[in-house]
Amino acid sequence: MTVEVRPITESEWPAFAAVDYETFNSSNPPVAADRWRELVEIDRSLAAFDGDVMVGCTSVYTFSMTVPGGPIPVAGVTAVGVLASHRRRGVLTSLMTRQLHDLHDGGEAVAALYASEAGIYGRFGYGRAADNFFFRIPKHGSAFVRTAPSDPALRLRVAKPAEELAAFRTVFDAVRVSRPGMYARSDPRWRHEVLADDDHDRRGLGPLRCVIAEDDDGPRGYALFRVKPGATDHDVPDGELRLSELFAVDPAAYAMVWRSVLDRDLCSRVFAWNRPVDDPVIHLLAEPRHLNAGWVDELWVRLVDVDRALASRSYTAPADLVIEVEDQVCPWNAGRWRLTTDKASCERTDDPADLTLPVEVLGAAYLGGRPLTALAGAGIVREHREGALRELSTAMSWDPRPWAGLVF
Ligand SMILES: CC(=O)SCCNC(=O)CCNC(=O)[C@H](O)C(C)(C)COP(=O)(O)OP(=O)(O)OC[C@H]1O[C@@H](n2cnc3c(N)ncnc32)[C@H](O)[C@@H]1OP(=O)(O)O
Repeated sequence: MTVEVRPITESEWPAFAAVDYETFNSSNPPVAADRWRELVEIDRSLAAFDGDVMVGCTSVYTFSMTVPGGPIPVAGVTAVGVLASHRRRGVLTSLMTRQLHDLHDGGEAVAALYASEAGIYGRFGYGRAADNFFFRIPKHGSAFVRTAPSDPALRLRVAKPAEELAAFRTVFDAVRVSRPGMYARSDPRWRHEVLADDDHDRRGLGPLRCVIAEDDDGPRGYALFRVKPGATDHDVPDGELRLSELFAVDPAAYAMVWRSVLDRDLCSRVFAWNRPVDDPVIHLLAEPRHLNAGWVDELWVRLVDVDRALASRSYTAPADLVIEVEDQVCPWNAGRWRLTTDKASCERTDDPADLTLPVEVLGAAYLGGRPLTALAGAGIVREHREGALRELSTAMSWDPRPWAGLVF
């Protein structure tokens, strides 16, 4: 089989969307395709062709994503799919290889994605960089600690989400620049991904609702959620609040919005399926054991160009060491690099290596949430100079922990 991989044209958009929907087993109505078209960048979309049949697809969103130190340009890889007729014959490999070469030839130094399955992207040099924390907390276990902050200037407002984009933006944009992994949202992303609310988006739940915490100067926090109404056989209200997102710019607003969510009338529990692992709500709860929490992988990160990427972030502590990088997919990264964190410089060197690691380890550690010491414990990093592992692990760690918060 000979497969050609090339960028698509505007006229090939319907075929591209059809391949994506088929491979994701989606039942997306035409309205969803029209919305998605507003997000997709045709000139950054690749397809694989067997003759004139499109059999695979992928695209890139041009993101400004926060990394340790602030926002940088990041390629948001998305819409990866290969038709069942052509799976496991190397089509994905061709798409990923072409995409990474294109990025190296003039694109972002860093790529990030959400993986449908955790086993797919390690072979292409992506590392598991962020985790998604989820929990289902019963109302009866949700009391706050005595020290929970409050501010008499704050008041809560119930509003219609579709009318509050400006308020959400104010809060979100203040928060996103300090947490690695969070990315700026375009207008279409707000409208079509965050605030979309037709029958298709509700998926059997109630409409999108919101509460906003504000004072005389404006909004300081908000929550977006849906409620799944319910009752027991004895007619005791038993609804579930499903939290879509919750952000606040300060602790008092944060506590107020959470309290409103947890106290929602006629609901007996809250399901938060998409939170950062260091969510401060853990410390607001008097009995955090009631969280019933779990976590799964969230963002996967790939250093397209090791030198540009490592020079684009800040570091927690000084480090000056030589890293030997293994990278079969992007051979321009392979070899030894001297990283000097106080200058944030990364340059080729012939000096002996202090550490040897595969490029996906640097991707996993890039956003600051994956200690290299833990990865070394799993045998993935090799230390040649005593102390080098801890030096790099400390330098690359960052607070707060990484999290993107919105699937792309
Ligand atoms: C960012 C995103 O969009 S994530 C979404 C990914 N897409 C989906 O989940 C949609 C449904 N799945 C698919 O479309 C396809 O099965 C894909 C895209 C996951 C894989 O495409 P294929 O063309 O079959 O992959 P390809 O043949 O290039 O496989 C390359 C290697 O990856 C492995 N691989 C492929 N898919 C998977 C998987 N789901 N889990 C583990 N390994 C996988 C193959 O076994 C192969 O391994 P090898 O090199 O050791 O032989």
